Amino acid sequence: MYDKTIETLKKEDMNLADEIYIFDTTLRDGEQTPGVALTVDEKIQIALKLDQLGVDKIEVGFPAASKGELQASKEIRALDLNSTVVGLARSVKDDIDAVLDADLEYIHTFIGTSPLHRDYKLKMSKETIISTAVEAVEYAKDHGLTVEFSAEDATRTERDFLFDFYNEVVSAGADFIDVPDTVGILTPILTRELMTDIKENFKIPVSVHFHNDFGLATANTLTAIECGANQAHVTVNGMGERTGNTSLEEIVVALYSAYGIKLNIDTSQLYSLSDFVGRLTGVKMPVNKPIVGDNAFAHESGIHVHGILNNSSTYEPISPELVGHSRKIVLGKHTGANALKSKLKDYHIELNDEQFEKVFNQIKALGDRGKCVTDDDLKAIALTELSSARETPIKLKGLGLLCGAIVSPTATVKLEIDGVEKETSNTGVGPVDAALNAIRDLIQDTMDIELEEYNLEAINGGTDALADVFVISSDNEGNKSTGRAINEDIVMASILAVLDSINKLLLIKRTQEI
Ligand SMILES: CC(=O)SCCNC(=O)CCNC(=O)[C@H](O)C(C)(C)COP(=O)(O)OP(=O)(O)OC[C@H]1O[C@@H](n2cnc3c(N)ncnc32)[C@H](O)[C@@H]1OP(=O)(O)O
Repeated sequence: MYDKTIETLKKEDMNLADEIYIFDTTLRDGEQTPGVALTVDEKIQIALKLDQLGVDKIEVGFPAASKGELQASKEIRALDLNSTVVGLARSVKDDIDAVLDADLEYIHTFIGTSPLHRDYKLKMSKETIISTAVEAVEYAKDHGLTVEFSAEDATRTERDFLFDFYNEVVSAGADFIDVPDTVGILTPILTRELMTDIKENFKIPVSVHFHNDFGLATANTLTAIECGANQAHVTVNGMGERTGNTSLEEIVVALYSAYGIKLNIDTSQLYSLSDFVGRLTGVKMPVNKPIVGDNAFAHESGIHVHGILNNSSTYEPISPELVGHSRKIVLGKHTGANALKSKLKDYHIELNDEQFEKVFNQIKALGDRGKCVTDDDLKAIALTELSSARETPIKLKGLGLLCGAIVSPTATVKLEIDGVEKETSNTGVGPVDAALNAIRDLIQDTMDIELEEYNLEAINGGTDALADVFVISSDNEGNKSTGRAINEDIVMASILAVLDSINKLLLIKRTQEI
């Protein structure tokens, strides 16, 4: 074990708060993801799941924004959740009244403090900014609300003014001050400096609300927590304006596994919550999204899979079960024999050494062509290999095709039937049809077959995909049999699948005759 873990460093180097609160704003800032709009019912469903997960606070919306926002806030509040229900408001009386109308007890109110926000957006002097904020806090407090105050764009605000501002809202009664990094410009070292300064100067709980414009929201939030932040604003899947907010799942898991901090969160629900929110909002996570992405616990490289099969910790920092996810072994160009063996074992497919080699080589060859192999592909390839090993009365010995715009598609097929070679040609609407007609001619003395179903699927997509053909054939005595073959050539796959089914029918027929 690496001996300088955060656990051993934290006492001397960190200023961790006794308790760290998770303030989830998926339903407010998360919903501000461009293109996302949730119905009242969807908000309720997500709030219930967040409550089950165990977050401390759920910011359910902006009650003044619309009737639906007010209704959702009201209905979620009426659920009497364990999590505290929070509503957002500008420093405006009507907005605060909307939070009160929703019966909420906790308000998150804000005003821009940076020169950019003061001069270009609000067009207010520093004094007006402070007096507007103070009035809002006093009004909210007079109405019994717990108040969390955000200095919007705090990280681009002059430090002196920021501290004057926080001092005034704290004196007016704010219960929490929030530090938003509104356009995500912080880095860990800047966060450390800012947070240390804030914690030295303010004794009330401090919250951080960080954006992910440079991909640093999680790192910055963790740094703020190391420096004493009492609360982290987060969203499921890191949803939010532009590139999003600090991700709930990343913070919770990092605090647990790297810092040994166990919050009141049931981590085993993280993956299903992420999936649920992804489906309701239509915002799908990239496969490499930490913790909840499809590849978070997926392995392809032979060396990694070999390690994982012996001890999953070799290549996984946490177990997928911790977050309700699952491990996936993916086959492809980088696959090793151990991975393939383990997959085949999972599917109870036993191959001899020669068959194994052939399947292994096919997977590598597919990988070299830029493809990866799904579990279904593997099963099809392995089962085809198995069935091709059976003793077959009819064998394909040759195939010639003539196709084009001005000729009838013609196929010449050579078969060995019970040891005797026969060859014929026939035409059809296309090369597959022509080849199947030729086969029918060649076997007519042996048996009469009908092709009942023909199904062609491309494995892996692309013009160089493997063709996977599945057929059902019947004979004139009512016997039916399936056939399947995989080949790079559609005609070959079709012929081999049909011959597979014919061979099975022939074996059935001969067994019945004994
Ligand atoms: C940090 C954040 O993410 S803030 C939250 C952002 N979320 C949203 O904006 C979603 C919900 N918003 C809305 O539905 C609407 O913007 C509303 C209902 C809030 C306001 O709508 P409108 O009255 O039409 O104003 P509009 O959105 O065009 O402009 C915002 C107004 O609020 C003012 N304002 C912005 N922030 C604040 C604030 N914190 N305190 C007081 N006033 C503010 C602006 O100066 C502007 O005022 P103006 O119209 O007098 O110039």
